[in-house]
Amino acid sequence: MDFTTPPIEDGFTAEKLFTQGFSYTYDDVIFLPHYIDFAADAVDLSTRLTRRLPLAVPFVASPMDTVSESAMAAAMASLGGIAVVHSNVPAAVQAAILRRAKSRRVPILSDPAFAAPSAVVEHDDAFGASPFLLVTDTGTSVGKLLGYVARSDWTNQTDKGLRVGDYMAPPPKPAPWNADLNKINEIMESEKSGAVALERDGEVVDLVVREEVERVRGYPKLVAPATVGADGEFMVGAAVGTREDDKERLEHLVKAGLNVVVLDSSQGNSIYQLEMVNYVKRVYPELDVIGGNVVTMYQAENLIQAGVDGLRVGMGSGSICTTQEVCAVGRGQATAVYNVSLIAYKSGVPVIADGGISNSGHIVKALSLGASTVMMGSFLAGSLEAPGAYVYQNGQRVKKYRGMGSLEAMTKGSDARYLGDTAKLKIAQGVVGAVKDKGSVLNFIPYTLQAVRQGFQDIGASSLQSAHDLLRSRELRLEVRSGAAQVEGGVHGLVSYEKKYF
Ligand SMILES: NC(=O)C1=CN([C@@H]2O[C@H](COP(=O)(O)OP(=O)(O)OC[C@H]3O[C@@H](n4cnc5c(N)ncnc54)[C@H](O)[C@@H]3O)[C@@H](O)[C@H]2O)C=CC1
Ligand SMILES: O=c1[nH]c(=O)c2[nH+]cn([C@@H]3O[C@H](COP(=O)(O)O)[C@@H](O)[C@H]3O)c2[nH]1
Ligand SMILES: [K+]
Repeated sequence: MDFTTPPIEDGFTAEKLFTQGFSYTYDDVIFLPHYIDFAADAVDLSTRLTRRLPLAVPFVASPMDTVSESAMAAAMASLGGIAVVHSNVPAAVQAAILRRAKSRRVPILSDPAFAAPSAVVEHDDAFGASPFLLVTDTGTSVGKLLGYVARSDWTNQTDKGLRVGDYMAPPPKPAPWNADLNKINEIMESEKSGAVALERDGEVVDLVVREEVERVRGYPKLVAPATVGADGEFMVGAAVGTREDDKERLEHLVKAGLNVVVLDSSQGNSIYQLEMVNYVKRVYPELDVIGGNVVTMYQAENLIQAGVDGLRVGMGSGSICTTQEVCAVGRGQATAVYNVSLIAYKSGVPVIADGGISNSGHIVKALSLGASTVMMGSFLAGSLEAPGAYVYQNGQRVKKYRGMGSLEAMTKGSDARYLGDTAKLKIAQGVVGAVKDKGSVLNFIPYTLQAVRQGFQDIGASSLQSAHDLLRSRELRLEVRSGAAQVEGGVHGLVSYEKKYF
């Protein structure tokens, strides 16, 4: 490693800045521009999530019940990133969420309900949240597809006493489960059909309609390769806790095709987590395990010694987090990412900068300070792919977003795990809130990536590896921004303005 300094000294090295006794976060610091000798489009952001899991795009969706379920997992994988499915549901449900995301190769999911042709549907409950009822000979997903009923067709059906077999539409043309958008489009064109049925090994996976194909084709064209395993399925991660029953949960998840497990805790340096890391490494040697959360070198070192393949960094930095207020523990996220990355790098363990990302500049900072990926909750929670429906709040279209340590989330499912079975006093470490409608991640993630590439170009980093090299060779220069400098760095002095990023 070359530790020579650049010819003209200006600004500070990260090493100097982060050892002054201050806890800094992304907004506190600013990078000095360097030298550009490549195009922004040429910046390569490919990375690793863990020791053995490469990603084309350094973005990870948080294991939270208002962020990561099937639709988010399929979308993030199709973009070249990944999602970690939350564990605030029974193990079988979490495994089913995982399976659903991995059962197709397009970020289109309708989560269809099934019925036999003899079924009589008197209430729209039979559709669940799906726009379709798929009619098979068995009435389940395993069987021969005989036809389908769109929710609107059912609504328009005046005689609700009829059997669905009497008014269903004919079965759409089949397509293999792993057909991509082009292939699906081709089948629709050649068959002059408005829908195709994805099928796999005698099982009906889903119904894909033309409007959905057109919607997705209208987003920026994906250039990064999707996150796909050797079996051709999207890669998906999942969170588990560190209690005895989490071992059984993990077994369900592994059977469902889990690609990476996250041990989900706010303070990962615990006897419980070290034991769980040992257990996972012993029982599932092929499965990469991400430990955390950590914010110090000591915490990180203990988990690295235990054998983790990735580290999740951040304590109290999340937008919904109240941990620092409630427990007086945590660290400014920029300082945490820099310090943990410093030690993790020596063992070849990639770092995930988790929480506190609210714009593309924060992503540039996290990655340039040593992280290999960023994990995001609030940044993704307002998307179409996040669980839950949009509602209107003060005239704004929003989606619910809540901390996994909020009273509401704890009461919903993680209660025993979060508080201990005998705990009587509930202390929340998170809040329930709402975030603005951001449209599809398939639309705004490509723009975000381009903004990150432009930041990398400014600091002279043509790849993530080169950003890390600049950090370690002390060529990356930064400074702390004063309060006034932060104001200056934002929009200021205008009577009114509209902020649009793309
Ligand atoms: N990143 C952050 O800053 C924070 C994140 N969160 C999120 O909230 C959720 C819950 O986090 P935590 O409360 O840290 O969950 P946790 O499950 O790690 O800890 C909850 C409590 O259970 C105890 N515990 C864990 N395993 C045990 C075992 N085997 N035997 C006995 N006791 C055991 C822990 O020591 C702790 O007191 C997670 O989704 C986490 O990501 C919560 C707070 C902060
Ligand atoms: O203190 C906390 N109380 C909570 O209830 C909570 N829920 C999630 N998390 C963590 O926040 C991260 C997401 O943060 P952002 O919304 O800023 O992306 C997530 O990835 C988690 O690390 C919590 N932290
Ligand atoms: K916070």
